[in-house]
Amino acid sequence: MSDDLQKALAGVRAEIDGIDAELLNLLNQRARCAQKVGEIKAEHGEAGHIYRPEREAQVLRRLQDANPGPLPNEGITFFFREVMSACLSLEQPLGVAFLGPLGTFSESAATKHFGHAARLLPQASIDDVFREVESAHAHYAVVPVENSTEGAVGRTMDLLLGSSLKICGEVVLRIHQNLLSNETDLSKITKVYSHAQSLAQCHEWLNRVLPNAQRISVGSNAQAAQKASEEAGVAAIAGEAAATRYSLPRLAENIEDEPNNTTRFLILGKHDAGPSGRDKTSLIMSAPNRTGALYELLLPFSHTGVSLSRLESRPARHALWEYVFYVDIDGHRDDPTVKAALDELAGRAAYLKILGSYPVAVY
Ligand SMILES: O=C(O)C(=O)C[C@]1(C(=O)O)C=C[C@@H](O)C=C1
Repeated sequence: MSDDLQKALAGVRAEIDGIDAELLNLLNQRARCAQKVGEIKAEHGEAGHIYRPEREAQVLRRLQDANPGPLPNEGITFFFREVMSACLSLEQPLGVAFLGPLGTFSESAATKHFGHAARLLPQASIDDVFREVESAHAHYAVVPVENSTEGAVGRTMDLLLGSSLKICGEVVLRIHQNLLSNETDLSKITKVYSHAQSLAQCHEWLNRVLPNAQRISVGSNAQAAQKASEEAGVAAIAGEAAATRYSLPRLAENIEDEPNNTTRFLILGKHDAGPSGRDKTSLIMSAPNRTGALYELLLPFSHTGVSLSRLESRPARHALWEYVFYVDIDGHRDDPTVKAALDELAGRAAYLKILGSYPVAVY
């Protein structure tokens, strides 16, 4: 390094050192405030209810609105999520169950939402993820609920119907699929392993690039990556987390057919969330089995001006050709208009279950 360069860098680096020292002080000051918040919650009998998704969403939105740059909002959000994750873990270390093994998109969603201080508890099935929280072995669950290409995740929807858990948050994850293999030449690939949904998301790419490779569906993308790391002539379709976990090179990147491929995950716990200012409410309803019944179930929303952001039907398992409807509406169940819509709906629906109100995902 030339003397000039060294001198020029030394000045700015000294400035950075000073700022880091200030940041360190401020971060620890913030952590002490979070500890105090924890003590106050405990004094008020809320020791088991430390995580507050509505407050976290408000903090992140406020910082995004105030961000003067040059750091992008995405980076600010990532950083402050980690700060809150570390502060929260001083109040109460959180256990978060998700569909394992490590290396799945569910792991990425869990880390994106709860940060790196949370204890990750990978489970063998979505049923087990629900059970871990219901039996209090984990504080929260992260479960996939819909993909922009493949639609609803049926098992999650069915389990929501019978579970006592509440939805307290959502995470939206852009899904980038990669072809991972130790092979360096596409012509050597004879088998492609992945989860059925991921194979479907890359269907056209596989037809075009690897038309003769056998497609084999396995329990998870991470399991597929493990196979690709052990066998010759094998590739896996999986995300970043699996590539890192199994040290697999990417033979092709971003191979999903739909460039906006996105999965929405729900956060489940024993409570839903308080109002954050920008919220959603999810519910399940069923109509009496007669003409015009669904239309009548939708009337309370138009009467009150409450918007529906999602309407999905699933077979009601107890009766042939009867359906339950999964609905997401804008607003919190404590908002007066939402409350009025839900009160009217309760009088019309054959069955109504409020799954919870929670902050709209902060990106
Ligand atoms: O404000 C609170 O209730 C806190 O516990 C503090 C804090 C934070 O670090 O800002 C940490 C965890 C909660 O989920 C929300 C916010």
